[in-house]
Amino acid sequence: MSTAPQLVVHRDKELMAQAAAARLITRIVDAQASRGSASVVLTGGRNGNGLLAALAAAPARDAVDWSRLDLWWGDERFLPEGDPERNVTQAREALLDSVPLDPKRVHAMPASDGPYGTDVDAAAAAYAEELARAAGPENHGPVPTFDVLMLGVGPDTHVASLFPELPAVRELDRTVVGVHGAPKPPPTRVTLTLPAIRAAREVWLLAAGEDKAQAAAIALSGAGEIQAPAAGAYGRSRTLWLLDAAAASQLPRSLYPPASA
Ligand SMILES: O=C(O)[C@H](O)[C@@H](O)[C@H](O)[C@H](O)COP(=O)(O)O
Repeated sequence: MSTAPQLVVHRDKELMAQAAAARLITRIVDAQASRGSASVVLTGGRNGNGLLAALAAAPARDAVDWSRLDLWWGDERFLPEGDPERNVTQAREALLDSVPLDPKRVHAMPASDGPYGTDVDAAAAAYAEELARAAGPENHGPVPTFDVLMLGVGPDTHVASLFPELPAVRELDRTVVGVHGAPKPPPTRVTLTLPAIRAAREVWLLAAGEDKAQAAAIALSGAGEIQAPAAGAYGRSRTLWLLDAAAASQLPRSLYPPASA
């Protein structure tokens, strides 16, 4: 069942990153207090990395027990290990290298020079198996119930590597697929599918800048998920759009500012 999106609009992207980092710390600490550990799905892009950098700079980061945190990725550019364009490389630089994570709990997506070589479909299947192994009986299917899953939003409304009209966004059975011919380079990628995204308790969509205004307006105005993948990204208990004022500038007035304002 889809949860109606809630919108939080910040003055600018720096404030958005800081507020989202504070929100993420709270969610992780709360999940660790109630369930013993937390699981978070990271996203690439400027906003995802900006949030990680803000988290690295936040004094409250020490409230997190980093050894009891599972990190997963929503998508990955299928490139060699250590490539600066890989989402995991950028996340390591922004935050992961500076906190005491348990390496066994850092679930990077396979690289193109890893055990599956250049077979992106085999790499995707292996990541699906890794997710299935991590899912327990209390979960709702072959993926863990992630506490927070974050997604950047592209100007074309793509999320993860689910691009409008491409086969990956139509996938309803598998939880992870290989992407061939993505319109944004590199063309070969690994991505969670919409059913895997929708297993998360909370899905947060991050959008900042004028070039995201149209995408946000389309996705939040009832568009279909095949044409506007961001419209199909929602969480089991919460769907949160975190925007800056520029990205919110084309939203219908019924959504923002709120009708009661
Ligand atoms: O895999 C990629 O090519 C990007 O990471 C991409 O999916 C990104 O997440 C969005 O386009 C949002 O980007 P920004 O956060 O940079 O606006």
